[in-house]
Amino acid sequence: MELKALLSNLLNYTLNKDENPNIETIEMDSRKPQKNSLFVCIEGFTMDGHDFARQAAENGAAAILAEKEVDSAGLPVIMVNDTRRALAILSDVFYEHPTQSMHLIGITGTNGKTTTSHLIEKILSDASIPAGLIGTIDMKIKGKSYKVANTTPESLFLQKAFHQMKEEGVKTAVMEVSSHALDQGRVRGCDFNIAVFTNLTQDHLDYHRNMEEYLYAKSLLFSQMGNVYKNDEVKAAVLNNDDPASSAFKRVTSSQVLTYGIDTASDMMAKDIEITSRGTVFTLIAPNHENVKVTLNLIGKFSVYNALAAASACFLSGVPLKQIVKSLEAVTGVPGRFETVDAGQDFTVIVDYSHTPDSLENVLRTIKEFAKGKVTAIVGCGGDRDKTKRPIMAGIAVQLADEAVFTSDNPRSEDPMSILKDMEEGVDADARYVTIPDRKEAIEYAVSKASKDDILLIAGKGHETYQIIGSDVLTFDDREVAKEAIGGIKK
Ligand SMILES: CC(=O)N[C@H]1[C@@H](OP(=O)(O)OP(=O)(O)OC[C@H]2O[C@@H](n3ccc(=O)[nH]c3=O)[C@H](O)[C@@H]2O)O[C@H](CO)[C@@H](O)[C@@H]1O[C@H](C)C(=O)N[C@@H](C)C(=O)N[C@H](CCC(=O)O)C(=O)O
Ligand SMILES: Nc1ncnc2c1ncn2[C@@H]1O[C@H](COP(=O)(O)OP(=O)(O)OP(=O)(O)O)[C@@H](O)[C@H]1O
Ligand SMILES: N[C@H](CCC[C@H](N)C(=O)O)C(=O)O
Ligand SMILES: [Mg+2]
Repeated sequence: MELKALLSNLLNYTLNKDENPNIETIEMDSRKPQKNSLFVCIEGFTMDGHDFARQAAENGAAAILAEKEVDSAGLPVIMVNDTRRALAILSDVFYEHPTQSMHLIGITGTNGKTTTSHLIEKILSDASIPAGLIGTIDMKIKGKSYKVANTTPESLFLQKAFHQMKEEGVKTAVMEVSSHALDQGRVRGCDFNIAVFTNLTQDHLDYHRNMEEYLYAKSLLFSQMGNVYKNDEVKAAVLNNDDPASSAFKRVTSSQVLTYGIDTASDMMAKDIEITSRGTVFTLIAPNHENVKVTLNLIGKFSVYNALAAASACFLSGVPLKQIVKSLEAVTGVPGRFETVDAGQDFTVIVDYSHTPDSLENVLRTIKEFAKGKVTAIVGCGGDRDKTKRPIMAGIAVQLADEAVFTSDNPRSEDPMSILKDMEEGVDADARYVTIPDRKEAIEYAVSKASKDDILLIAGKGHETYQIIGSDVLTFDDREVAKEAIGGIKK
């Protein structure tokens, strides 16, 4: 595509040379091959892409897009006010506006995005609507998995991914939309049909200054939905009526609203909920007042919320209610979400991605509802992340479990002992907990102390197959470590 054609949708820019090179790719990382690329300089949180313009030029870039002066080694420079915003606009143009002709479902909220997106993907594909998926665990196109660096990737990656989906014949996509992505404008240019809200509780207060700003970031998904109709399909915000944040989203969206809930009268509701150790049973009441009994293999009240959110999005996507229920009932689990580890032991081991106060509390309360033996919670908190959740999570673990084992999650650049100290601030010195900084040793300890019918919750890392200590990314999988530890005690 010629540079000037690529820039045609940008309102205000200056081009310092009357040149019009052919642009074959857009890049935002100077370390990637740049042959005939437009290199977009992004001022990041740790580096400034403007410092790498020369490197990009030396690697074959054909033009540079910047918001401040750069050393472009003589290449044409396009100057804009905001390169991140321009990147979203240009990526959408370059990849031929892929989401305008797609059915796009976005999910935001503190907890439940990955689970809900997997439920939606399952319902849609069972209904012969092949759906692409983008989220924390991976990106999936026609069943093939691709690695993603972020839960919600940068606009360039996203538009390219949607373009690839379309090339492969996938016209429906479901994606998690993180608050970081909304704040950084990664989803600008995405034309959502349906935007789903799960819930809002404390997280990411390292990034957002307070809960109001966190809520504001989340609200951007609903205020960015644009027109009320897209390709004759109605656009809709799917909101959790039991969560007070929904009232703010109702105000900012121009779309129609479909609510779901358990405790508050809503369009899609769950009634007569029974929670057992094997799953959840409830009656689903649809907006058209149709009633269906649902027997989920997923555990806990929070799983009912995720099922309601998924059912609402799929109902609006045209899947008949009975078919939705059949698919929900067939889901056995999502990797690392309340995943049980069975190595033939007589106690239960659950690996779960609870890394926020609310998710830890939900999961522990759910476990307590059916626990026959002692409940042990192995809990850590990530480094370089919201410090204020550390004492709260430790307090929840000590309050709800019979014994807590405090250990390391992903310490990243922080000293593991100082993270553990922050956690210990949340508990009394005489509380029932032990601190074992090495995660493998912590799991081995809990496994060695477990008796028949006890339950061990290994929280925080879920599907992760690594542990980040300093800048090292080491192989580590809670499920494998637990299996080995169980094997060890059986010998
Ligand atoms: C805090 C944050 O959001 N950081 C994101 C940000 O990184 P950054 O600002 O540090 O980037 P940077 O390293 O300073 O680089 C700036 C620019 O210089 C470029 N560069 C850099 C070095 C070089 O040699 N050459 C070069 O061109 C980079 O390619 C980039 O364009 O932009 C990057 C590219 O889009 C993201 O991958 C990165 O996410 C990091 C990995 C991250 O940890 N993000 C977390 C906080 C996050 O976004 N999490 C949410 C999920 C949260 C949840 O759901 O719970 C998510 O959506 O993943
Ligand atoms: N609807 C929910 N409400 C509260 N907690 C939930 C809910 N759904 C899942 N959880 C808990 O939160 C954990 C993370 O769930 P999930 O991965 O689906 O959320 P997420 O929003 O994608 O998280 P992340 O922001 O880290 O990607 C689960 O392991 C479970 O403990
Ligand atoms: N999306 C979350 C994941 C946290 C997972 C936990 N294991 C940690 O490393 O803190 C984050 O980046 O904050
Ligand atoms: Mg997720």
